[in-house]
Amino acid sequence: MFREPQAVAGGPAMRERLAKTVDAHKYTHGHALILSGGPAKGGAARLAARGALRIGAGLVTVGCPPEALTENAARLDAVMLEPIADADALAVVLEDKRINALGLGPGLGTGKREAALVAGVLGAGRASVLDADALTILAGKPDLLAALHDTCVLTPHSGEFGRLFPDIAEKLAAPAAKGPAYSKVDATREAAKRAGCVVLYKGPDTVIADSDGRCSINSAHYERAAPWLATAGSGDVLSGFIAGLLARGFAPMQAAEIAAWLHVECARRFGPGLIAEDLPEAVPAVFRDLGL
Ligand SMILES: NC(=O)C1=CN([C@@H]2O[C@H](COP(=O)(O)OP(=O)(O)OC[C@H]3O[C@@H](n4cnc5c(N)ncnc54)[C@H](O)[C@@H]3O)[C@@H](O)[C@H]2O)[C@@H](O)CC1
Ligand SMILES: Nc1ncnc2c1ncn2[C@@H]1O[C@H](COP(=O)(O)OP(=O)(O)O)[C@@H](O)[C@H]1O
Repeated sequence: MFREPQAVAGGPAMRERLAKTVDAHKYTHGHALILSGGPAKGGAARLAARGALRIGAGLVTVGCPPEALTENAARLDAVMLEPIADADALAVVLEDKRINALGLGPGLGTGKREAALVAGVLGAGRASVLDADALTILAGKPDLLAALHDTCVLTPHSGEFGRLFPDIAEKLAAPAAKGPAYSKVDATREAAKRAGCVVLYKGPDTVIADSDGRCSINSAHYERAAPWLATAGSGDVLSGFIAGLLARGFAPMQAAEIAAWLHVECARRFGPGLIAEDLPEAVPAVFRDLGL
């Protein structure tokens, strides 16, 4: 089944869900935990965390190695901070069942600690977005790939997609000998079916699919062109948007579709000169334009 994301994103049903009810409190809107890498590597996770908070998660915590606490404390205020040395420490933090969405990958690193964190996150079975280094860790690890579940969202760019699904990427890159050609829609649907979760394949034409074959395209072409999104860290913010929407209770497919749509809207609202930091700061204006 193929559907236009604009019919979902930007429509009255989305606006109604994104609005906050007057009698809610912060825990009503969920708690997202974003895992960070070590010292001097925390920028990407902080961008994601800021995105999660601006999109409306009630609470957002960055979990970082103890040696990166000082750096992160100097850079975070509304976003909370928790030392998470390793997978055991993560398990203790996740005893708090109010943490209902997890995000990891941006600036995470790809060593043993990080691979154990990916395993810990997947084992927790909570709504999770896996991006950047988490995808590199997943690539070629059948045990971790098998642990993906239907509340996971994978957000590869084409380099990461090629690492995760090399055979599918090869089919996509091959010149068509006869039509119809194998498309990015076909590739993303096949990847989502194999992974057993939502796959959001980034680019100016972002394709989002779930394991049941539902699929949509978030096009940033023509009047929705947003070339300023091709800037370091913009994908990290997108993963934070998804984590924030998961925390707010959106289903994974819907969270991915709405985040991708809002991401482009934020870039268009800010316009030329955009850097990743500007994306979360553009959310309030986009929400106001939507009448929230
Ligand atoms: N401010 C920050 O702290 C930032 C940190 N970042 C972190 O830096 C680490 C490496 O991220 P990279 O994205 O460079 O990943 P990788 O280094 O894993 O992959 C980049 C490689 O893939 C290739 N590639 C193919 N198609 C591509 C596409 N469509 N977009 C991007 N690269 C493509 C590139 O040519 C490049 O060689 C991640 O942990 C990431 O989160 C980046 O997100 C940038 C901003
Ligand atoms: N030319 C473009 N037009 C529209 N969106 C783009 C363009 N180039 C990149 N993007 C978007 O910007 C984001 C880049 O993410 P990513 O490649 O992961 O970068 P980073 O790792 O630096 O955050 C993705 O959401 C992608 O869809």
